[in-house]
Amino acid sequence: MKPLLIDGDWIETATALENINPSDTRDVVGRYAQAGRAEAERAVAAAAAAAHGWARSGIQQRHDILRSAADEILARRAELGELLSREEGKTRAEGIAETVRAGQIFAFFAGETLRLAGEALPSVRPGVEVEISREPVGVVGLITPWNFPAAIPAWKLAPALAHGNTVVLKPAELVPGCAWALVDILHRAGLPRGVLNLVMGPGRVVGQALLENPAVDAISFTGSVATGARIAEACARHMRRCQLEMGGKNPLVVLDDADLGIAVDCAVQGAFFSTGQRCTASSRLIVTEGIHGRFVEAVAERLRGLTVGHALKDGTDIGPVVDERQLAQDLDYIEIARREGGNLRWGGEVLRRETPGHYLAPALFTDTLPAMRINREEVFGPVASVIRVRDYEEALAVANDTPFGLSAGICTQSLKHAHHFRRNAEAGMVMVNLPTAGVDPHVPFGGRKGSSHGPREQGAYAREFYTQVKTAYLRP
Ligand SMILES: NC(=O)C1=CN([C@@H]2O[C@H](COP(=O)(O)OP(=O)(O)OC[C@H]3O[C@@H](n4cnc5c(N)ncnc54)[C@H](OP(=O)(O)O)[C@@H]3O)[C@@H](O)[C@H]2O)C=CC1
Ligand SMILES: O=C(O)CCC(=O)C(=O)O
Repeated sequence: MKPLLIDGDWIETATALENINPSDTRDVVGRYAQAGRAEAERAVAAAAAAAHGWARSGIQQRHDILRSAADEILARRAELGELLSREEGKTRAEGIAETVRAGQIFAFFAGETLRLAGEALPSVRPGVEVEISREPVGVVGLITPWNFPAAIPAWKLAPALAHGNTVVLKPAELVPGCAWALVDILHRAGLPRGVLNLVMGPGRVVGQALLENPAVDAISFTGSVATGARIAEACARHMRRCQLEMGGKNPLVVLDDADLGIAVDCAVQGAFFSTGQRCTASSRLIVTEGIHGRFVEAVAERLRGLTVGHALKDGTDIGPVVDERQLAQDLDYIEIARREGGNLRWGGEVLRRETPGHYLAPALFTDTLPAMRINREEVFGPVASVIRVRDYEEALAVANDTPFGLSAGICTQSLKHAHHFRRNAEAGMVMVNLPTAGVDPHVPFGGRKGSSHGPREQGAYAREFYTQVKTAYLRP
């Protein structure tokens, strides 16, 4: 059994959860200890006891630990990438790429420990000096989802530790493997006792225990809107800071003057790769009349050539859906879209392969309208819908007509339209001639409207969440 980590000790529990491979449900990736409320509370107490010491730790020590973690993750990319693909269902190439991204994130935040600067300002009062500095927030609870089992824990853990916070990590039940591996690496890299604690277990028990514990000073969460709302309420009750990354219904606008090859690449990669299980997925393809027919034909042609199959098999382009529950949700939305009058142009059926897994042919709907549920609610699977529009102005209006605002893309050769879209898309991230999904590790990540709440994640901007500002007035 892979144990919990509490106060520097590996702890086994009476029960363990089996981590099942979605490409082959007979394959048990591992057995992982299951925390209950008591273990979650012990983990918070350990993090609280370690907070003072870690806040005052040297920046060279923090740098060296994070750098050593980065080096080990990058050196083990093939093995950890395979683990990721086995537990989540991304293809081997996607699993390795995500592992590399996790390594790069630790390397970036190793550097951040050495770059954290304050400010010295003159005061309006003669003889007085002002200093602005940043201090850690304290105990941070990290609650992570299943769709990026390495990168999302990495982009929360690395800044939390770099900025001197102690951590209780609760990974998604479906994917404990990568989180466990990251924690093991960080622990062996030399983190003092209690600085990092890992509690695997059900969200409604372990996650809930973190929400209710007043010793938790901040919570960073990625996942569904429903759970995000619950976390925001709990944090407000405790006057605690929170950072929420939730869903998306990301538009990709394709204008008449787009390069058709680039537009098709962006649509197929953005909507269907990683099995469409990305909050940045291009689930709404908003296409102007002059290119609509050619675009739909070319996307369907590309989908016809893609192989859906076992994540670790050579030649697989799209792995399985993560589990039975998510598959049922995808199929429900396919049925809803049909009933609403959408035309299923390609895919949408459950596929049988040589191993028992959750395989779904990527689904492309055409003739959909902005008000349909398929265009308003997040499916979180390999399902995209095309909305036909007259011109750029209508495309922009439709793109912004959503309760979400994470990522928005446009394919065009017009500098004027690209520039206007960049300014007017109501989204936290804008992509021009690029897929809406797939971001760099060193720049801010996050959205607007119902997609995100609180300060940005990643890059130097992560300090806004993981530090608190102190203004000191000095009369020497
Ligand atoms: N924006 C994104 O990146 C993601 C969006 N989603 C969306 O959410 C849908 C459902 O996925 P699901 O995994 O259930 O998402 P959840 O929001 O339920 O899960 C995300 C994380 O929150 C935890 N959690 C669940 N309930 C609570 C609670 N009461 N208190 C504290 N933590 C809790 C989960 O734990 P546990 O796993 O143990 O339940 C998991 O670690 C998907 O179909 C998709 O639409 C999902 C994942 C990522
Ligand atoms: O598109 C990406 O690279 C990141 C997506 C993401 O963070 C998510 O789906 O939760």
